[in-house]
Amino acid sequence: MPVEEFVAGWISGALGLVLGHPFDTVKLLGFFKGMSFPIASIAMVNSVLFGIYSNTLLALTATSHQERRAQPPSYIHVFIAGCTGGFVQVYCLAPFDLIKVRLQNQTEPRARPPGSPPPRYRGPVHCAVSIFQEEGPRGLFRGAWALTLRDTPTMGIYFVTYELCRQSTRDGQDPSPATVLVAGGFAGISSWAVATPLDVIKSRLQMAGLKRRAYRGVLDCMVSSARQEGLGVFFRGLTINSARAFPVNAVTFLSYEYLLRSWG
Ligand SMILES: C[N+](C)(C)CCCC[C@H](N)C(=O)O
Repeated sequence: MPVEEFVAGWISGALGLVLGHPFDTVKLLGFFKGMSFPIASIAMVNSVLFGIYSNTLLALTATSHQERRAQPPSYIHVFIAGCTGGFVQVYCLAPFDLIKVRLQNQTEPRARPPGSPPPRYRGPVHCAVSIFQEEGPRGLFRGAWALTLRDTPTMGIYFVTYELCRQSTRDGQDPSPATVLVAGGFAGISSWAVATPLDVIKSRLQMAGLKRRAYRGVLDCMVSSARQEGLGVFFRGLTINSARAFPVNAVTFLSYEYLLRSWG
């Protein structure tokens, strides 16, 4: 199994994340505060995504990434490979995403009034250990089913949008940096736009372990959220997700393409 796509996915995920982090932490004090945990985790998740995507395409079309420049794969193959990558990366992403959501939801006031209780989780490792102890090993995968539903089809959309936008480049030629940036940016926006409703549900299920609010599952969470807050609840965060998605995925695809190209 070719491994360079895994390595390129690793590095490009980390680079994309550096750009996206300020959007992820708008609520916190320092923009780049607490970046080592997301870098290590998202880089690994992105490595799994791009590695599985590329190797699935290799299995489906019998072309390596170098050969695909001259013989672009069909959109249906790209979609299947994207969904496969999306499905597999969920099992790596789920615990990291849970920790991220739990930490981000403990919004800290700028100056904690004296005598107020300390935050529940002291950091990512303490958060993981506490979830393990309080909610059991399966607790670390809370929300994983919603994450699977969110990511499997939308990672297909992600790679199809990228390939569609790259089509302006003639077969056999390398796309220009501007084309890759725009294609990557639109891939991020289109996939996040479709993913947002399930992203809202996923985060609610991940937080449910802490609050007294219990849902019976994805459907129950959807129905009760819509009943209480209206259909608008499914579009919460759409603007920030899209604003973040463009630069993050533009840089992710640009660095991914250039790393693979420089390795031959
Ligand atoms: C599938 N879904 C839309 C959820 C994500 C697609 C883009 C993934 C990228 N690492 C990012 O953080 O933007």
